Amino acid sequence: MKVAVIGGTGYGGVELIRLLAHHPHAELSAVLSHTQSGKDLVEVYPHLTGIVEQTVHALDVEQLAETHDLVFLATPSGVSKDILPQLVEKGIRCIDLAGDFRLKDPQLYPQWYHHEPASDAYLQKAVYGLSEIYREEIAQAQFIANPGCYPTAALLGLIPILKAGWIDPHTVIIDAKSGVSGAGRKQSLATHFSETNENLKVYKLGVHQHIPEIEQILSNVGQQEVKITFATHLVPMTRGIMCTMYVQLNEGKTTKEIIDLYHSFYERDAFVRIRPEGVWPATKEVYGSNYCDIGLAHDQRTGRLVIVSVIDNLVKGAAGQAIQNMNIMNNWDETTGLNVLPVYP
Ligand SMILES: NC(=O)C1=CN([C@@H]2O[C@H](COP(=O)(O)OP(=O)(O)OC[C@H]3O[C@@H](n4cnc5c(N)ncnc54)[C@H](OP(=O)(O)O)[C@@H]3O)[C@@H](O)[C@H]2O)C=CC1
Ligand SMILES: CC(=O)N[C@@H](CCC(=O)OP(=O)(O)O)C(=O)O
Repeated sequence: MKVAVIGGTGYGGVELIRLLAHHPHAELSAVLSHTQSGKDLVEVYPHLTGIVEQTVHALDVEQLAETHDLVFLATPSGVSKDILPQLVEKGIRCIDLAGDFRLKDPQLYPQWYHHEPASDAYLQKAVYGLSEIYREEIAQAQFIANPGCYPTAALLGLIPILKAGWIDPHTVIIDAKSGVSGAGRKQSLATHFSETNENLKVYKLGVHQHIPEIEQILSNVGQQEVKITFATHLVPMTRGIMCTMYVQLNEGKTTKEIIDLYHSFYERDAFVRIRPEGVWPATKEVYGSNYCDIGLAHDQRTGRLVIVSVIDNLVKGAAGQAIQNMNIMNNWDETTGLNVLPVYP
């Protein structure tokens, strides 16, 4: 199957290119960008020398649609909302790594993303690509809104206990931390070396664009309106997200019962690993891989459950989950091309 990556010169795009190189059924046949057309991809990314030989092209929707079966869009927020519908109308399946189609309510876009929404018909038609939770819908989808990096870690950690009805859904606090690659390759003051090195910063507190995304899915799963407290931090490391989450338990479950619940919830899911009691996951334990690792403990003194969920933001939080969704859409084994061990140390 021929696939293309729009935004292939960015971090999400180059991670797609890395994973596609291991994929037996998908062939990368075009890489597109905004400002770098005409260059060889190896000029932009010399580590691909002798492995991926591609010239970077500018977007030509007609040509792309004629020669490709599926297109990944790894473009900044607000770009895919205009491009994806043109491709879908030509019968091309698409997977969008940006947030342009994740929210169902168009009115949320000006407030949280500071741009106009995609057309309402497309917002309603989009399938949210949280692979483990929406597998059946993904299998039938024409296009996928791939989840945000923080929402992937937070939702996989929260959904089993919320669905079981064991927590008070009005008490969710998500303390989230990300490596700097989460902000993409483009230069910015916030991600400048001397601003991030030996520093720990809170950012977008109360205004982060992933708040409505997480609330939309939790409300849907919990069948009542859920509001969260969400605090994002930038950590001086390249890859990785950790969400440490606190929720009030409404039943006296032990840590063992909660861990058993998570094991049975994710028993068919190759990419979600639950730590035993007393063991907590670390970002390095999923580095470069598509795993989401989760640790749990009931703090008996306060009645609160602590959930720790880690992912690699560029893999399970972006390109890896996008490939997982491509596999589901094509009825291929979900792990195809994703059987890479975490890089450790
Ligand atoms: N980084 C991460 O961990 C995650 C990112 N995402 C989302 O994925 C998307 C890509 O992020 P990321 O890779 O980090 O971003 P980068 O800034 O690293 O890359 C953006 C890419 O988009 C291209 N681009 C920019 N504008 C246009 C345009 N108008 N038309 C076509 N291509 C364009 C850029 O091309 P050029 O090089 O020419 O400028 C570049 O290839 C974003 O929406 C982001 O929110 C989602 C989950 C995690
Ligand atoms: C560290 C860092 O800056 N991370 C980004 C992640 C953005 C992202 O990938 O989200 P969307 O796809 O929803 O735009 C942020 O917090 O905004």
